[in-house]
Amino acid sequence: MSRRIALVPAAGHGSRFGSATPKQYLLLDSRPLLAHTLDVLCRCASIGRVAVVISPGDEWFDSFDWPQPKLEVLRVGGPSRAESVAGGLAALAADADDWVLVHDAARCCLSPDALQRLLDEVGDDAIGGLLAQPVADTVKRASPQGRVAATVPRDGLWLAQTPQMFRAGLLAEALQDAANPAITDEASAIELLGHAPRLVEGEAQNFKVTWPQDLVLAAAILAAR
Ligand SMILES: Nc1ccn([C@@H]2O[C@H](COP(=O)(O)OP(=O)(O)OP(=O)(O)O)[C@@H](O)[C@H]2O)c(=O)n1
Ligand SMILES: C[C@](O)(CO)[C@H](O)COP(=O)(O)O
Repeated sequence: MSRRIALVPAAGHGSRFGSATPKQYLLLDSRPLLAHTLDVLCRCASIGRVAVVISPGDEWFDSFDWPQPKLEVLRVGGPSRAESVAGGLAALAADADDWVLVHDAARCCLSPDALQRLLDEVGDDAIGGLLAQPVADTVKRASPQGRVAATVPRDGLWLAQTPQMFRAGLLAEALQDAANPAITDEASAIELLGHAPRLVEGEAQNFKVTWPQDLVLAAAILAAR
């Protein structure tokens, strides 16, 4: 029987965030941001394993307590997100038909409801799928001069979130060339194989902490739960 495994890439440097400590280790309510991300995955009864990918040179992880019982630590992070995911996937030694849910460490406000919606709607889909949100605003393409070059029709445009869930065998095949810069999420790797992942409605609160101001919003969301 196929299992569900969560894989959390957490080997980034947070260059846009700009802090000396990588953003996944910044404190939110006295705990590292990453701990909040792992909570929702570890508490999901139908996810059997939760593995976090950190950089081989990570100097922060061991300075915190990680009480989550399902947690495995894979020190195989790579130079890009896709390479970290590919390294983690190889280290998991999952069966080819196991489901792997890849979830950004930096998306610490994923709700149990959105996670369950993904699991339910992807179900036994032949390809797999991802949380995403339809674009709500008018979209502009910028010129190099910082002026509007065009208004882009937003029909059919969605913003990809995570988790993104695919069978381990298909995902490993898709990530064989993980260094390809066109692979910015798991779905894009699957698309390069010619498949069409399923879009499942995500939620605004499942944003990726990217800039310093995002931390304030994440703290407010987590405090309200
Ligand atoms: N080499 C990398 C790069 C990113 N990530 C992870 O991928 C997720 C999404 O990436 P992003 O938010 O872009 O994080 P960073 O790469 O850390 O940020 P930045 O692009 O601003 O440097 C994060 O949880 C990050 O830790 C990773 O595991 N390995
Ligand atoms: C995978 C992702 O979260 C989808 O929105 C996102 O692409 C990761 O961030 P990055 O800046 O592209 O690494």
